[in-house]
Amino acid sequence: MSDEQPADSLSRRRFFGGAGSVAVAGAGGLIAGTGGAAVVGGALADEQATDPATDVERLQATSATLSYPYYGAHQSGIDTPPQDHLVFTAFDLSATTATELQLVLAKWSAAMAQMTAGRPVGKVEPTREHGIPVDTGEAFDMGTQGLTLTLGYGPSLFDDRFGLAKFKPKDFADLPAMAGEALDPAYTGGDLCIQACANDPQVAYHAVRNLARMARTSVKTRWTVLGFGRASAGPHQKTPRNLMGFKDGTRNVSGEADFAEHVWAGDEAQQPWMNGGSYLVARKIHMLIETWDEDPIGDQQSIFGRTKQEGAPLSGQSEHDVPDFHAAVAGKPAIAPDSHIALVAHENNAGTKILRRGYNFTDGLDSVGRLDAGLMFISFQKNPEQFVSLQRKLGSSDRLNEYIRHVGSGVFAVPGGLPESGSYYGKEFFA
Ligand SMILES: C=CC1=C(C)c2cc3[nH]c(cc4nc(cc5[nH]c(cc1n2)c(C)c5CCC(=O)O)C(CCC(=O)O)=C4C)c(C)c3C=C
Ligand SMILES: [Fe+2]
Repeated sequence: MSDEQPADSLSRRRFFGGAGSVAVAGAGGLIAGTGGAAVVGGALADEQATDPATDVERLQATSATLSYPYYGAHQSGIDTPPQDHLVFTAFDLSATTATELQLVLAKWSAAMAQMTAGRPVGKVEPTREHGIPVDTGEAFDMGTQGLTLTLGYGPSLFDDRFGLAKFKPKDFADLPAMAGEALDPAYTGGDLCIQACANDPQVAYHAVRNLARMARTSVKTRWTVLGFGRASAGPHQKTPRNLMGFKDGTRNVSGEADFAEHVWAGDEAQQPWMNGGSYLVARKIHMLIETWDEDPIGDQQSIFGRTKQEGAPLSGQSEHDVPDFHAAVAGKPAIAPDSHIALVAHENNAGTKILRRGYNFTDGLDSVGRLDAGLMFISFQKNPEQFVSLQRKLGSSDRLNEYIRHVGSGVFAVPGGLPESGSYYGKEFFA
């Protein structure tokens, strides 16, 4: 990491004219993911290391230099193989003019380019003794760690404050109230959101902290969730487990054709800036873990429609067996029709699919000493209606509802990626 090209020291003209340039850190092996090529330093898999100390050093180096392209047709952090950690933050704008908003988006675009390339957003150690560090410094020397930063706009951004109503995507609105919710306004909504994902939590936290700090006169943090142990799998990734102990992400959207059909927005948004974008739905879902932990295994498995250890559908043997929703055992459906997977499988929903990219979270203990933890559910889809139609079914019929509460919610329009250095998010709003 070097501290050249500080984002904050870019002139106002430079902010509006260019979002800084990215030099992708590291060189070496190339990992092919759905989300384009990731560059890593060192070719760990190719070389045989015998000394454990050397292995640790090599692993650290690999992680430190893993990076994903910042410029491209789509923002990274959507089809990027899920990293290990999440910091999700929704912001409210305290800005009162369109120019202030423009400055925030231009500054953020430049800073996001810097940080995803492993650089600080300004001087960590100013030369003048009374100089205030521009970058807070906690990610200095930590490298890229696969950091992706994904920006979204809430429906409220397009109200009458900034004159952006004509840029609102068709039918973009807050999610409707749905059965089984207990939403807390403290974890709901937001004018903007940033999804920061990285293989090191400090790198993700640093990114959001510095974005918030550089815009502190114009944005206020509304809510934030720290996620760990990704609860979804990308291609070639081992399926992780959620805090209920079940493999999560086994049957997820994958492959370019699926992304094109279900995830990437196109002309239907009737806004050119949404081409190649998507809609992010965030649901902070609290789990009643102590109650779940006392539920017998047979019931747990029947609730999800899958086995706990292997993650196999109850109609099959192995995790990746295709569920057979018509299979019967002793005259009864092998997968209960009100099980979680039966309710939301694309076979039973006119082909509807969503990309799940959630994380486990914990906030410690609640006010009466119970575990305060659950799933920070995040999904991407080309139309929020895909999520709504599935959640309506879950909200009314899912047997899992006895053990979960949706406490937070937000929907955000995620613009397509920036084409090149010189562009910034929202540029088309202010032409
Ligand atoms: C509205 C969308 C969904 C919400 C909300 C949701 C919450 C939720 N899910 C789990 C755990 C599992 N979900 C699984 C599969 C699955 N879930 C959804 C959608 C929502 N889940 C879909 C579309 C699917 C895929 C169904 C299929 O095609 O088979 C699974 C099984 C493994 C897997 O395929 O990922 C688990 C386990 C929890 C704990 C939860 C809320 C806390
Ligand atoms: Fe699910």
